[in-house]
Amino acid sequence: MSLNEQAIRSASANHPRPHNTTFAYGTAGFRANADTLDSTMFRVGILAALRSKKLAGQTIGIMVTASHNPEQDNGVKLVDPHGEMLHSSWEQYATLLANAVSDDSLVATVRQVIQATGVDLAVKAKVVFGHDTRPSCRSLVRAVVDGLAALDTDQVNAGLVTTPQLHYLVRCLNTEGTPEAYGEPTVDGYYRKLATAYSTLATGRHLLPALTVDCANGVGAPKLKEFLKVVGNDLLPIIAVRDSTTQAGHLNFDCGADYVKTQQRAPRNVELVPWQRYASFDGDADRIVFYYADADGVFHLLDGDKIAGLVAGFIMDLVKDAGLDDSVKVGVVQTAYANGASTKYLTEGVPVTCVPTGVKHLHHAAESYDVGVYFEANGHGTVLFSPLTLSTISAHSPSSPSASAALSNLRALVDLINQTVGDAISDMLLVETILLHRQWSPAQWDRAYSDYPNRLVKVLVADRTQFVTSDAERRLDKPEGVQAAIDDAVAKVDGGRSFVRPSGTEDCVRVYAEAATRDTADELANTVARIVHDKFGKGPQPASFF
Ligand SMILES: CC(=O)N[C@H]1[C@@H](OP(=O)(O)O)O[C@H](CO)[C@@H](O)[C@@H]1O
Ligand SMILES: [Mg+2]
Repeated sequence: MSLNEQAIRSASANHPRPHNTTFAYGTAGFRANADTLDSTMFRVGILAALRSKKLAGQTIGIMVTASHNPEQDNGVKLVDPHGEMLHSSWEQYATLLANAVSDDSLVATVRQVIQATGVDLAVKAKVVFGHDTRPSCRSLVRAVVDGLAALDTDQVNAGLVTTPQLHYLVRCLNTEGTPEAYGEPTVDGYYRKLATAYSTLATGRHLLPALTVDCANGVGAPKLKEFLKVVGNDLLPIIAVRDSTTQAGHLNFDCGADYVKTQQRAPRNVELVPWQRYASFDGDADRIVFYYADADGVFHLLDGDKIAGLVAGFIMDLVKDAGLDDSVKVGVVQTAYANGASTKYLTEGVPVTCVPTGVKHLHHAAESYDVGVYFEANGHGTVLFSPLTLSTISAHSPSSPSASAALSNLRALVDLINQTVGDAISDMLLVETILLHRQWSPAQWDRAYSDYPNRLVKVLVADRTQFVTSDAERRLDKPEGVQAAIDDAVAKVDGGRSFVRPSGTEDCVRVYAEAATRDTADELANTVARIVHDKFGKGPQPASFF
């Protein structure tokens, strides 16, 4: 079969590329103001079709979302057949296609990608696509569909879904009818899988007070409600707030996981009742953080690091109680942004790996453990069970009634956890299950360790590509001399740690600092930010960086 150049050219004419904009497929795919993205979406449709053809017609996923970004932004992420992020070797092709200047050069670039990757055009492509609640999704999804149609692709329209639901669908569609079948490839199938697993784990336990969930006024709101109908309120008392998806400008505004984590405070106008549990999703429901207030009204965050500790400890206990601790080892994967206190706490009990920022790095590293727990501090993460571990768990015969109970809980956990990607709904159920089993309040969970005071700041620089890191982004190799200056600043501070890296999603450099006290952590962050700004900054130096 040959390439229908005319189909591409004429469809492309309806999706002209804006001038003076360069697109880059980064850590989180393409992300920009929605008004600039029509041509990019069209071209992503083409790329997904090519990727599917390259992978013998397996289904590829496209998710239209800009996650925690403001409502006027949008974006798109591609999902590979196993439900994981697009392989990084193809990101360059996404960028090339998005930047082709004319309809003709787009056709030429398509040809170039086909040649470079050895795509067989005779293979029929199949793609499933979905979107979040942003008003711009409607027309952007139409552009995606035009791109898919230009390559005569089989299409599955998943409609309004959370990002992790789309990842789940991709994996289900590609494993249907095989021994690795991941589940029924529908959103209802997703709800039933999670609800059945949660019921197994929660039935017969003494219920905890209701959990209040801030849905960021995003897709998590309708999807959580759909799930609650399936699981029933008896086992899972939840109060949903910030759950409006119809009011313009409300998405992620003063609420959501990113707001709560970066501002270290509750969503605006949510009064925290002391000692009660709260959680916040982000705009596409792939992240979650928990929090509570103490008797003095002081806010306490239970972020991705705290979730990782809670989950790793629980799974290790289950594995031991089931009599599997000789064959199944648990490991944890973090990034440099993990609080030093969490790393210290975890290292006492499990192997801990540190990898560069971005879920794909964590996911990949977690695959090398029997059970790999990975979380970014911002609340994005999940647990992966290796294929061998899954067979061990399913074949094991327990030696006592208590081992048998632990084993059936472990088996239910495997189904409860969305192993394709971090998932706010699935992670919420995981945390709720553990708190239910432990009968812990959020304060008891929080007791494992106390976070070191820390500060994350942005520095605007003229050229962030000058910043080159090593050692899982904990050291700066370039620009020369900067690391030595950071080392000097850190050495002067009790319990100090600081690192600098270029953001993969924003045009800035991030400075992270932690230290023994709030004041010294803030001071260290400012000192290191100044070191960067002095030589490489853009614009006047701010008096303080936060
Ligand atoms: C410090 C921080 O939170 N960085 C975030 C942010 O990446 P940056 O490369 O730092 O811009 O966005 C990523 C995608 O959502 C997320 O994976 C990551 O954790
Ligand atoms: Mg997100």
